[in-house]
Amino acid sequence: MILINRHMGNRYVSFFFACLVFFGLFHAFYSKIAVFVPALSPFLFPTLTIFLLVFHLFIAFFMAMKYWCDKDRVFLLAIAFAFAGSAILLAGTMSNFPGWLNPYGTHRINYNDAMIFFMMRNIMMACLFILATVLFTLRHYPLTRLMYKFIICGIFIFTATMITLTWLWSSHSSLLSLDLVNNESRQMTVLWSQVVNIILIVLWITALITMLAITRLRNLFWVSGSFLCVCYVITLATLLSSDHVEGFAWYHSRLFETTATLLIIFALLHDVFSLYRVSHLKYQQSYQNSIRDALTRLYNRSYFYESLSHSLSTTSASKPVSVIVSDLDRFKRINDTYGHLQGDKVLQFVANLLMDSVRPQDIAARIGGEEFVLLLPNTPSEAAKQVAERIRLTLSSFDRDTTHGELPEPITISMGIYTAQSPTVTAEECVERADKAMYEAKATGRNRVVVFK
Ligand SMILES: Nc1nc2c(ncn2[C@@H]2O[C@H](COP(=O)(O)OP(=O)(O)OP(=O)(O)O)[C@@H](O)[C@H]2O)c(=O)[nH]1
Repeated sequence: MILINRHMGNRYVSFFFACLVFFGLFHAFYSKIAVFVPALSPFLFPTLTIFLLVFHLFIAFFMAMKYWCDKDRVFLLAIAFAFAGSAILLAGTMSNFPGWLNPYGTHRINYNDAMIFFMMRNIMMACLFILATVLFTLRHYPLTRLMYKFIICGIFIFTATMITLTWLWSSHSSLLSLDLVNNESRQMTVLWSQVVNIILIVLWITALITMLAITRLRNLFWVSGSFLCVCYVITLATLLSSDHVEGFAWYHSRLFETTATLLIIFALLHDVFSLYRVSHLKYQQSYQNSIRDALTRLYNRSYFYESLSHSLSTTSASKPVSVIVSDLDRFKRINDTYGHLQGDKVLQFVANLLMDSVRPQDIAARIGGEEFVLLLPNTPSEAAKQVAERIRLTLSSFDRDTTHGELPEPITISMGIYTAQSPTVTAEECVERADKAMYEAKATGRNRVVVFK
């Protein structure tokens, strides 16, 4: 318990230390480039806003798709709505910069509306982040369909209300009005600097504390989410120190937000990459399980027949395919004397020997209890016989001592070979003929190799 607490403590310390380093470096970098900002200012703010809009839209879609995968993790939907709502409000912000592509234009920027959109976006995102974090605690509780519908409707109504309120408060509607910036003097009002800004900072600090306490920075996604909260707190604190909307603080804050959003995108891409890696690995494992025999890890019967049919389709006299069917001699006695488990060990030993005795392009398979088969493409009968003889002699040379007990006593094997030289012969016929040769080996005294004539 103490160890876990210490580990978590270390995580928090590392997180805040990383934030400190990041913001320190960022501040130093920004101070260096700030001298160029006035020249770029007609473009910079709206351009960063467009970037942010695209990033937020991307995150919203990604989160919604992630939720769609299992429809269990409803907290993802709260995050999706936070970013989708933010993207809509960012589009609204852009409507207050009508001449951003034309720096010499006379279009007037509506700073007050841009500020209202900014305020509502922050309230909406912070609230949905807090909700998402609380919903995260419910991920292991089975929620009823009604509860799911209730939560989703609640999130939707909240987001829609925030967007509608923003529209009503902005100059698009004359029903309500809110003065955060004086559009003539471009000074921020007392309402902004002494009430709204402070409320927003408190909201983001609440979101940050909730996230840190509940998610305990368990993965990169929550680390980047917490980092975004810190970014908003610092952004708002920077704006607190500024009384003029065209000051550096405004650009500073947007650059901060864009960078923090990029970190979330990085976390999501990392997520996708890890998911791809895990699922690819699982696919590989299940594919291998579907083509291999569970006991010996040799290829199974169906894979062998499939490969043999494939090889036979290109067979010719100059490109013959050899099949070797092998059967352990008096294996029943091994089972009866030493038990089934020891019998299994013998099968595994023989399987390893077969695998080690053939080329990478050859196929060693187990097609029955103690019946093994080798598929040797591009191998004439004489070469196949040499392979079989080598395996037979090697196997018979082992005993209990040289195998550290894997073989309880020396074992022998009988082998039959058939070599196909034309594609007219089927896989079943090949095995049948090699099998016949193997039975001839059994009938003529076992522990020998017979080639089908
Ligand atoms: N341990 C173990 N035994 C198996 C497995 N599959 C089949 N067997 C056993 O393999 C033995 C096969 O014996 P048989 O084919 O009758 O003949 P044999 O004793 O090998 O004698 P010959 O083939 O005539 O030399 C049987 O006792 C089966 O129970 C398995 O997966 N594990």
